[in-house]
Amino acid sequence: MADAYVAIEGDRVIEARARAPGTARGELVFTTAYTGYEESLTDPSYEEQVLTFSYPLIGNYGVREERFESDRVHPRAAVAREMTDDVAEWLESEGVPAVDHLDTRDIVTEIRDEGAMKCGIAAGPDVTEQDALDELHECKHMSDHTDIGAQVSVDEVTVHNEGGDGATVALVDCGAKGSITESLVERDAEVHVFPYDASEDDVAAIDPDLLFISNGPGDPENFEQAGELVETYVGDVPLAGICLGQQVVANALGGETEKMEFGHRGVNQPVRDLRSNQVVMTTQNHGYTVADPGDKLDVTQVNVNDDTPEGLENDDLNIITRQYHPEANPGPHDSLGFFDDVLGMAGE
Ligand SMILES: NC(=O)CC[C@H](N)C(=O)O
Repeated sequence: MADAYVAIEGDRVIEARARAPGTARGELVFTTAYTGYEESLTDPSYEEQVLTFSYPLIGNYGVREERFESDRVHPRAAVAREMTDDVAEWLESEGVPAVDHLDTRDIVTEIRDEGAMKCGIAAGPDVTEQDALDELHECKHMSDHTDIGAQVSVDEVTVHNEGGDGATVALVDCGAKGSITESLVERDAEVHVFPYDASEDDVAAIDPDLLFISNGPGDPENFEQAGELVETYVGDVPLAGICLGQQVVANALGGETEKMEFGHRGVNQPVRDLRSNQVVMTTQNHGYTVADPGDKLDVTQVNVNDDTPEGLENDDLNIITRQYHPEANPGPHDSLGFFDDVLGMAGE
């Protein structure tokens, strides 16, 4: 007998098995990644989402803290065909509901046909279908989480590799994955991680060689202050961005973003560089995209599957952004050179 329920738009309820108890709601999305569940479940970009794994077995190599991208689990709930005890116990200890023993192919097909959608989850011995439906009916659209940055950002500036020989980087934390800071520190940068709503004065105080806007959850239009920093510094300081960072930079420089049908989430998204014609495999996790880069940014890389912009650049203004995750945690290492390129703009 079912002891868990997933309610999706249209009030359809899918029966499942409870693996970690509780109720939750969020935007239902899927990732096709077959590895990297530790990184995905701790990626702040998944805040306010319910993550479905299309790969059928999740947890087969355990749970190791050194793989975590932040200090907590960010999806509101996790859905898998089969989840190991290691992962279930971890999610339970974090208070994040999890379910398995349901047809995840069905859920993925539904999302592909209808787009990312609201969902409600109820798991545990005492829950009912109605509990899942109640959660669904309380669920907000992603764009209505207008202060989502506050849920994921640092509260105050933290400095990594103080006194490092390399560039001084102002990293605006809109929900940054830890491995972005690590990738910069490995290259000798001194990284100052700023809250998502840092002011121009805060950033000016460190006289940065590079302004870097991180990845993060939700709608990029809800990160206005980061956009203002981009407007302030463009032309004076080199700019870099990853994922939400690319979207924020584009919006600030006269471009536009829009919501995709079901987004790109996985570890084998092919990207073509339009200058070298080289194709690289990338890790991705996004539901918005740059619809119009504006007139300051050139689209230099595109997704091979759907032609959406994967890289924006301006050689004169020293701007490089990527829609995918070059820090590659999890994922193929094809695009790690991004960090050398952006630090190169900063004079390293
Ligand atoms: N990984 C990210 O930075 C995600 C960016 C944005 N929240 C999106 O879904 O498109």
